[in-house]
Amino acid sequence: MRQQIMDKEKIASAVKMILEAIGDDPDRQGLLDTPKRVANMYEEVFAGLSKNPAIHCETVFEEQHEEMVLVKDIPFSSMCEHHLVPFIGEAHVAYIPKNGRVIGLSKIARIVDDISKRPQLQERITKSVADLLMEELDPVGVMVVLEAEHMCMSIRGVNKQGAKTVTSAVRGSFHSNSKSRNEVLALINK
Ligand SMILES: Nc1nc2c(ncn2[C@@H]2O[C@H](COP(=O)(O)OP(=O)(O)OP(=O)(O)O)[C@@H](O)[C@H]2O)c(=O)[nH]1
Ligand SMILES: [Zn+2]
Repeated sequence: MRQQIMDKEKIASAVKMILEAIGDDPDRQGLLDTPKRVANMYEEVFAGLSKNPAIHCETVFEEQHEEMVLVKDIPFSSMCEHHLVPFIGEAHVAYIPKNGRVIGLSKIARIVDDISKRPQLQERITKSVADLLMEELDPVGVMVVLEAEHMCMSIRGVNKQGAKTVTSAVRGSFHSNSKSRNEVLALINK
C-alpha cells in the first residue's frame, strides 16, 4: 500500500503561486493564511491517499445471515480528478454475506470515505467499493449505487446546477439475478 506523507508546505506555496497567477495579491490581509488553510483542507479531503480501506474488513462477525444487508443514504464527498472541485452525494451499498462473513455496518461507510477522499471519478469509487467487498468478504453478491452532484458541472463549464449522476457496480448474484437488483433499487428509493 502507498504510504505517503502530504507535503503541506509545497501545497501552500503552490496555492500562493495560484493566487498570484489569478492576479490577486497573496500578501493582502484576507489571503495571508489562505495557502496554509488550503493545505490543511487538502490534507483532509485527500486523506484517503494514505489509507488502506481493506483494514475495515479485518473484523468479521461470524453471523449466519445469508440475506441482503443494505446500508443506504451514506453521505460522501470527493474531489473530481479533472478539476479538483468537489462532487457530493450519497452512496448505497448492499451485499449478501456468505459463510457468516459479516462486517460492522460503520465499516461500510468508512470504506466509502477512504476511497472517496482522493482525486477521483465517481465510476472508480463505485467500482472500487464493490471490488473491495468482493475480494475481502467473498460474499454472494455486492451492489453499489452512488448518486452525486459534480461542482465542475454546477458552478462552471456546462453550468447545470442540480444535475445528478448515478453510477452502479453490480457483482455476483446481483449481476445474475435481476429480482435482487430490483429489490435493492426499491429499498434505496423507499
Ligand atoms: N466520467 C466522469 N466524468 C467526470 C467526473 N467528474 C468530472 N467529469 C467530467 O470530466 C470531463 C472533463 O472534460 P474535459 O473536456 O477534459 O474538460 P473541460 O474542458 O473542463 O470540460 P467541461 O466540464 O465540459 O467544460 C467533463 O465532462 C466533466 O463533467 C466523473 O466522476 N466521471
Ligand atoms: Zn470535474
